[in-house]
Amino acid sequence: METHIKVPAQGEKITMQGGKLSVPNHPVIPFVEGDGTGADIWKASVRVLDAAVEVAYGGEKKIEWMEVYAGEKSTQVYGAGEWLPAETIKAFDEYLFGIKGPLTTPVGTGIRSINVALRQELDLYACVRPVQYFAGVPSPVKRPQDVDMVIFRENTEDIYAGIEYKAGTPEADKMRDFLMNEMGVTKIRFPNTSSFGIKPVSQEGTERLVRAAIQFALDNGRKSVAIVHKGNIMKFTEGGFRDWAYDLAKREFGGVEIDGGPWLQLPGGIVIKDVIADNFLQQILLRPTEYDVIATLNLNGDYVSDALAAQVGGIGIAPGANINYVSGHAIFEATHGTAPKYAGKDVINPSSVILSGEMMLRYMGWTEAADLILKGLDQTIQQRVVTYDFARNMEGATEVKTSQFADKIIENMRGAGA
Ligand SMILES: NC(=O)C1=CN([C@@H]2O[C@H](COP(=O)(O)OP(=O)(O)OC[C@H]3O[C@@H](n4cnc5c(N)ncnc54)[C@H](OP(=O)(O)O)[C@@H]3O)[C@@H](O)[C@H]2O)C=CC1
Ligand SMILES: O=C(O)CCC(=O)C(=O)O
Ligand SMILES: [Mg+2]
Repeated sequence: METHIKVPAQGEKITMQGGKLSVPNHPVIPFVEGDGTGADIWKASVRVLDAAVEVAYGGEKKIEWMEVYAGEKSTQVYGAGEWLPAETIKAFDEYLFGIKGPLTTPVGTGIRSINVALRQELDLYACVRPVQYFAGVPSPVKRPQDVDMVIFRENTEDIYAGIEYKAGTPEADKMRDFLMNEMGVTKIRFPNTSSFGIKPVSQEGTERLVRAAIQFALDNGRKSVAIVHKGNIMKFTEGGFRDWAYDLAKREFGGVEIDGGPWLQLPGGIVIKDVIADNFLQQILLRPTEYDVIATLNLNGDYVSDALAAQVGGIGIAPGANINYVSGHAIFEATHGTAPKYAGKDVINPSSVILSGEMMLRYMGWTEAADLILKGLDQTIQQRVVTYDFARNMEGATEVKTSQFADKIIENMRGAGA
């Protein structure tokens, strides 16, 4: 395959050495612009990230960006059908880190998700999505400031494994016959018109995700880790997730049962608890202070991320990271999708990608630059200079374009950093 990636003339790779990240002063970091609104958001976000690094380190540190391709832009650059070129995966693999915009996935037909494929190819098993409130952001709840949670969503298993058979195909017929004839299944209500999906959930997959969530809680002085599952119905997959999580917390973190269990307390005081997913969705609205770090399966995590984001103002301000804590690989990306109706209009809120960049800088140890971004964003919102999504519910707002919002954050950072 022809190479389309231009490696920057300067810069070095981020590496993992002895289990620790080694970040040079001029790291090369691959990025994917993304489909739909991705280009508008990336153009604004990269300026904010670069300005934060420049203000924080006065030129001593600088990110050397390297564009790699996936999604629609990839099919334009590499040719039809090339949605996720091998050299893109290789670049993310070699350079360890990456940041990406959203990529389109058609519903019910066509290609499978490129976002999910990247997570699986690089084994980025933890999807980490912090949900925090920025003062002044319009919210549908009375006390959005009570929401301060970090979601750890299992990122490689569950029904996202993509093992599905469409009704009416020979594969679905074979699956149906296997289930009915060899497994003695009698409960398929309409066997001849059913599609089938398989939900693999493993002990290893559960343990590495829950380990990351508990370690995060310990490292960041959090109060509890809630295991969110639907184990009353899906006993061996979601119920297995819960049981393996509790077992791990006892075995590796010294968890002791509270009042005969199943809740546990770790030596430092962190509580490990579990909650059934539907109840969790009402509790985060009614009693958000009861929840802190969340460990959950892939599909639950997808739903919960958007629901919680809404409580603090919407997915326009919901960042995320896909991480393999063992290999060091990490791809940072917003929680939201391509929002295609706003593509090319320079109106969308870039905060989710900016905050994903903030997570990346913090993970790199560039905390001064990360802090500047938080300050700049916070100030901009306090000044009520916001994009359409916040402006529509904010009194006295000045509605600005994506690019102008980035300008204002940079202006505030430069003031804050001077
Ligand atoms: N990781 C990824 O790359 C993801 C990709 N996708 C893909 O994106 C495509 C579109 O998905 P869809 O379900 O419509 O969800 P989207 O997240 O793209 O958009 C849904 C709605 O959320 C609001 N929204 C989204 N992003 C922003 C933003 N940056 N600022 C302000 N508001 C925002 C808009 O609301 P309003 O209309 O009220 O203004 C928008 O119409 C699909 O192909 C899907 O598969 C989805 C999620 C993640
Ligand atoms: O891959 C996609 O298109 C959607 C993914 C998604 O919704 C998510 O990761 O939150
Ligand atoms: Mg989602």
